[in-house]
Amino acid sequence: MTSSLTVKNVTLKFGGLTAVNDLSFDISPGSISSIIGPNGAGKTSVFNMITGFYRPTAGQIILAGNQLVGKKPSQITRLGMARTFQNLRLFPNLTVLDNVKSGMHSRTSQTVWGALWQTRAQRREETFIEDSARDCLRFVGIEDSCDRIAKNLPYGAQRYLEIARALATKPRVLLLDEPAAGLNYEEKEDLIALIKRIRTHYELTVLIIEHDMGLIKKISEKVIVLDYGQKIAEGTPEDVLSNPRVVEAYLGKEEEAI
Ligand SMILES: Nc1ncnc2c1ncn2[C@@H]1O[C@H](COP(=O)(O)OP(=O)(O)OP(=O)(O)O)[C@@H](O)[C@H]1O
Repeated sequence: MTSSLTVKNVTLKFGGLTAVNDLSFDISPGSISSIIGPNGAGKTSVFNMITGFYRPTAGQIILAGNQLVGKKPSQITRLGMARTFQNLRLFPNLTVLDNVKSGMHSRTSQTVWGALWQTRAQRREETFIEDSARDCLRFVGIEDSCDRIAKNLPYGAQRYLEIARALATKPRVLLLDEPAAGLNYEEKEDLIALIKRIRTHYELTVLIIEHDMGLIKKISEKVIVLDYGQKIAEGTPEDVLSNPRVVEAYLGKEEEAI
């Protein structure tokens, strides 16, 4: 089910540091949008506020009419938000299938007692969880690896596993934090195709943080650019990437790095 996401006048301070400054944007239902910006611009902080890991110092975040500020991450997951992380956060010693199932308990009534004392209804629920997890793994193309230990998968497959785990929570909005990091050209092309298929098949809204400009151009309908926690541009990839302020934000950082 697609859903809109609104970030309104959001500020995030860490002591004297303003990581995000009066940020507003709208993401329309069913769209694929990207947040870009130099290192430290505040991109991951935005994801952390949307998912309830950080509480904004000020502002509102609204998902399909629901105010997210003040809610716990688990409540926000139940409202339909799912994410992947910049640095993979899998359970490395669990199987691929168990990694996906672990993401699903937020939407089932399964408890520890239930798992031990299985009634027929609970067994039905367990079958449902397993079937849904396999569906997500099949969709991203790694169902054959179901029984492998997660840490033994090639890096690209581990990234797909994270996406499958996010999909298993049946989100309305999927947040992908640098999904192409560490992938080669062909793997990036496959990832672009997969994200497009996910949007259509699961009827999702997708928001991506990415540094790879090639991927951003190929996939985003809208790009939001942050620099020092502020939005400095918003628009189509072509408009934004030719915007002198955006070019300066990136080149300025490169000069600093030199
Ligand atoms: N938990 C925290 N405590 C203190 N400062 C933080 C915390 N999280 C982020 N920051 C600071 O907030 C600013 C924005 O960081 P953030 O990680 O959101 O940037 P980013 O755009 O995602 O960077 P990158 O592209 O390098 O991942 C940085 O100055 C960072 O040091």
